[in-house]
Amino acid sequence: MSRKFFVGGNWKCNGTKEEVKKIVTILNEADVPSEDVVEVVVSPPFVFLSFVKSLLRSDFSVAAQNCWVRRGGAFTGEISAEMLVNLGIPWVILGHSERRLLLGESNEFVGDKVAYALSQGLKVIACVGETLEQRESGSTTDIVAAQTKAIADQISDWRNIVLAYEPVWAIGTGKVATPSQAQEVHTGLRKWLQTNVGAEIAASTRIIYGGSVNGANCKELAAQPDVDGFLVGGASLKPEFVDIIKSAAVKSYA
Ligand SMILES: O=C(CO)COP(=O)(O)O
Repeated sequence: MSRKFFVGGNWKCNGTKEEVKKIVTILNEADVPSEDVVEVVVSPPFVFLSFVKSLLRSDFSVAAQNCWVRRGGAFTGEISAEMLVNLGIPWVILGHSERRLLLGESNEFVGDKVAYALSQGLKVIACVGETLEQRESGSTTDIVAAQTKAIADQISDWRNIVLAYEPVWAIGTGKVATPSQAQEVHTGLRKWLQTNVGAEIAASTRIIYGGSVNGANCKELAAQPDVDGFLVGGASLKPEFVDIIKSAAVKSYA
C-alpha cells in the first residue's frame, strides 16, 4: 500500500495578476521530486484559475477553492462544478474552515457539496478541523468525526478525495500543530474511516495537514506515519512552498 504524498497550496483571496505570474514562475523553475513521488496542486482564486492553468508546468494541477452545492442556475455569485469541469479544472477545495465559520457552511452542506462535485468528476480536497475552544474542551475527535461522517454519509467512492485536517487554531496563526498532535488526529481519522467506511479506503485515503506549515516545520510533520502531505496557506505564496514540496522526499511508507 502506498499513498502518494500530496502538497496543496491554497492561495485564498490573495494576489494580483502580476503576483500570480511571479509565483507560477518560481514553481515552474523549481527542481522538485517527480510526480511519481509527490502530487502538487495549487488553488488560486476563481478569477485566476484559467490564467494559472495556462502558465503552470504540466506536472502540477490546479484546484478551485469552492463550488456550488448542486447544478448551476440562478445562484448569483456562485460557480458550479460543471463550469470547473468545462474549464479543465480537476480539483476543488471544499469545507474549508474559513467557509464553515465565516459563511456558515454546515457539515451537511459540505457533505452535499463533496458528493455533487465528485458526481461531476471533480477531485475534492475536503477539509475538517476543530476550533481552539473545541480542542480545549476535549472534543477534537468528535468534531472531526462528525465532519467526516457528514461527507461519508453522502459518498461511496473515496478514490478522488483527499482529506485535509486543518485545526482552526493553527490556520494563519503561526501556531502549528506539533507533529504528535497532527499524527494523533490523523491516526484517529484513519481509524474512523477503517471502522465506518472500510479498511481498504482507510489505508488508501490521503490525510494531509494544514495550519501554519512552512519550510522549517514541514519535514518533521511529513515524517509522521499518517501525515500524507499538506494544505498550505500563507507559505504557498512564497518561494518556501518549493521546500514544502521537497519534504515529500523524507517520506517512506512501509
Ligand atoms: O488554511 C490553510 C490552508 O487551507 C492553512 O493556512 P496557513 O498555512 O496560512 O496557516
